[in-house]
Amino acid sequence: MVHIENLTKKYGSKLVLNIQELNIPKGQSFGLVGNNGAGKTTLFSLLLDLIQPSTGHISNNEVRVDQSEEWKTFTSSFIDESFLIGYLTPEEYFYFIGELRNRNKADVNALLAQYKDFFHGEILGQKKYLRDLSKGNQKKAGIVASFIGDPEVVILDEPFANLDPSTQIRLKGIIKDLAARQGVTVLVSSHDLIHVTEVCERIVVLNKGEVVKDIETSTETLRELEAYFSENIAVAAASVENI
Ligand SMILES: Nc1ncnc2c1ncn2[C@@H]1O[C@H](COP(=O)(O)OP(=O)(O)OP(=O)(O)O)[C@@H](O)[C@H]1O
Repeated sequence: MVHIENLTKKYGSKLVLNIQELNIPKGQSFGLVGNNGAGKTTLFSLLLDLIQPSTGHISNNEVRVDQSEEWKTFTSSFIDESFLIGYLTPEEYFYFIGELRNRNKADVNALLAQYKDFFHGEILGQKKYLRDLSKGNQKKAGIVASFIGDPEVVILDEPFANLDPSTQIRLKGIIKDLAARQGVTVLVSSHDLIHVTEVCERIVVLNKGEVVKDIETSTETLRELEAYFSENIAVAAASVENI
């Protein structure tokens, strides 16, 4: 579904992303982890054509994302609150996204009804603008908005951050269901190794812009990731001592 080839991104002389090749098949729940600055958001921003690659390209369902707008009909995303429109209520925003994706109010209402538990009574009917919702509730609205229009690819940047534990648990179920039962390709970045190993069938670790691990999730994965990140701390501490 998603094909990445010879992809690099430089800011000035600093190389922040360097991926030779990466393929994400249709219906895969794909987790991206890495420390701060590893390049996760950069990769998602390139996937969404929000920034231009320095070299290489990304194809989404055979469509070069930097050459055509076609991928936008089957791809959606929530990266951060800049995706929201602060002066709209959640309902107004959902219907607006529905119009963009050729879904009428009834279609949108039917979808929203499926997320009643996830909203936990804090999103719909509140007569509040999106800008006045808490960070977590803004995130809930943005995530559900990304499901409008039956997208084939959903990209979520740190979806678990700022959510309360009950909502995190609900979200894990939602993401698993999207990939396993509905065949949606779901790309998720997270700093939470437990959530990402529970939800994703494949996990890629980025370090300084490079893929350093590409793991099919198993019962050993959480331990493997924890060992990797602990080792990273030891290496960083040793290099500080040597200065
Ligand atoms: N507009 C920019 N100009 C210069 N450098 C940038 C710019 N955007 C990102 N970077 C750099 O690119 C690198 C990768 O950043 P990115 O935001 O992709 O990391 P990340 O893995 O998402 O980090 P985090 O976990 O902190 O969100 C960082 O070193 C960051 O400082």
